[in-house]
Amino acid sequence: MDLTIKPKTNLEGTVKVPGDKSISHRAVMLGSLAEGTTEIEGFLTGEDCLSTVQAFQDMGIEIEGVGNTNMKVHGQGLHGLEEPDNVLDLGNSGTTTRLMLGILAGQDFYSVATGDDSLRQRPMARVTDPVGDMGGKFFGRDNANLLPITTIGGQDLEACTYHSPVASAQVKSSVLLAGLYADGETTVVEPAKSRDHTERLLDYFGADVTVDGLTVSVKGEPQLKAKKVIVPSDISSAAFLMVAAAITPDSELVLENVGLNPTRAGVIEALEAMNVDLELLNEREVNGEPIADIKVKTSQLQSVVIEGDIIPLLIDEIPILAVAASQADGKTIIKDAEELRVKETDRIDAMVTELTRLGLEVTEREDGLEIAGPQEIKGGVTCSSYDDHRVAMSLAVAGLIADEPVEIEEAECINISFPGFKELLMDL
Ligand SMILES: O=C(O)C1=C[C@@H](OP(=O)(O)O)[C@@H](O)[C@H](O)C1
Ligand SMILES: C=C(OP(=O)(O)O)C(=O)O
Repeated sequence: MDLTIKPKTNLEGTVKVPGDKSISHRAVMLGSLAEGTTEIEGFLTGEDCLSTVQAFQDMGIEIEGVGNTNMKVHGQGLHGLEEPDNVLDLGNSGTTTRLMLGILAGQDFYSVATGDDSLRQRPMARVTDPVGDMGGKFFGRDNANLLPITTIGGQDLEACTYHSPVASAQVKSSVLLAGLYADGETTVVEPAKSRDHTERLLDYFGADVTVDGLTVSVKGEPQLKAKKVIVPSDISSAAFLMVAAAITPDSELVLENVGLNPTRAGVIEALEAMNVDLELLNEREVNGEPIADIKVKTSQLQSVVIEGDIIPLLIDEIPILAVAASQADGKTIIKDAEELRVKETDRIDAMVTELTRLGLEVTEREDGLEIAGPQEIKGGVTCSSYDDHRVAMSLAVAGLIADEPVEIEEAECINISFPGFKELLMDL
């Protein structure tokens, strides 16, 4: 499906973007490994989270309400999963795969996981190496780096202390989830803080978790108890609308109920540094996660340097921040973001290529990009989404202020994380 975006002004309204992808995945995973029925409210029905749901159904977990935002997961306890009778297809979802490999290592059965063309090219050794060192047994192409990956269960896992070379919540979570099946306490030390939903939810479900700065530990063999999980709106999805409101003339949007976990909220800090007129309203807390409504108005943007420890706190928002940067006064530099090269596509290459196609001057860096603004977006071209949801939505937002309509190819990938994006954008 191609998506055509026509220039727009005056974006106005109060909207609620879909549920948080990271929390939705983890709610199904921990709900499945807990004893009892976990109710989930506000679940993201995007394709990535449905891949997680399908995988747990394939391992014998009964889940009610699939396809709806309210679901019930009938957990079978830490050792209650069953051997899947076919290959687990994890679609496009890196999070599902990496977290799942940690869980699968601790099972007593055989499994094979695979995914789509993009996922089969993404590096998995970052989890199969450390979980392999704990005793997990994996086989796959390139030394268990590339899907399909077979996990031979029935191994005794040993607790470990793992110093991760990369600030990745997926790596941290995979090792911690394998640690649930190990004797003793498993510890992960990160080079910089990454999103902490796994540790928060593990604690909420009753595991013995300790966090000390960049060090997180969990004790093996906990008794996880079913809980009700209320999922806030996804700040990563909200970011597209925040930037849309900031760069289109005469706009004012209120985004309701957005998760503002400090390990996710780097985009707020970055947009504030860019002089975006942004207000947090009605700040509150829901199951241990801070949330608020966010009001954003058309703004005179200023350039910014985004680097260092903030990068993991806004990693998925960098494509849309690049669009914002094109309208900011001065030169914006985004660096230390080489992780973007191993996402659904190489997001540095994709954004530089497509923003250039739209008529902008952008300089590619090995670890990011530089863009001097404000620049006119000419549009009148067809862009590739690279089948990457965040690239597609970033280009759509750029199209709102282009001189001529912008066409985006293969825009159906937006359903990975933000079902209803197109309709929402059209209705504003
Ligand atoms: O743990 C998670 O839910 C996620 C972690 C991040 O990936 P990395 O752990 O690879 O940085 C992020 O990019 C992804 O969208 C979701
Ligand atoms: C990188 C992303 O997800 P995943 O790694 O789960 O595929 C994303 O949603 O931007």
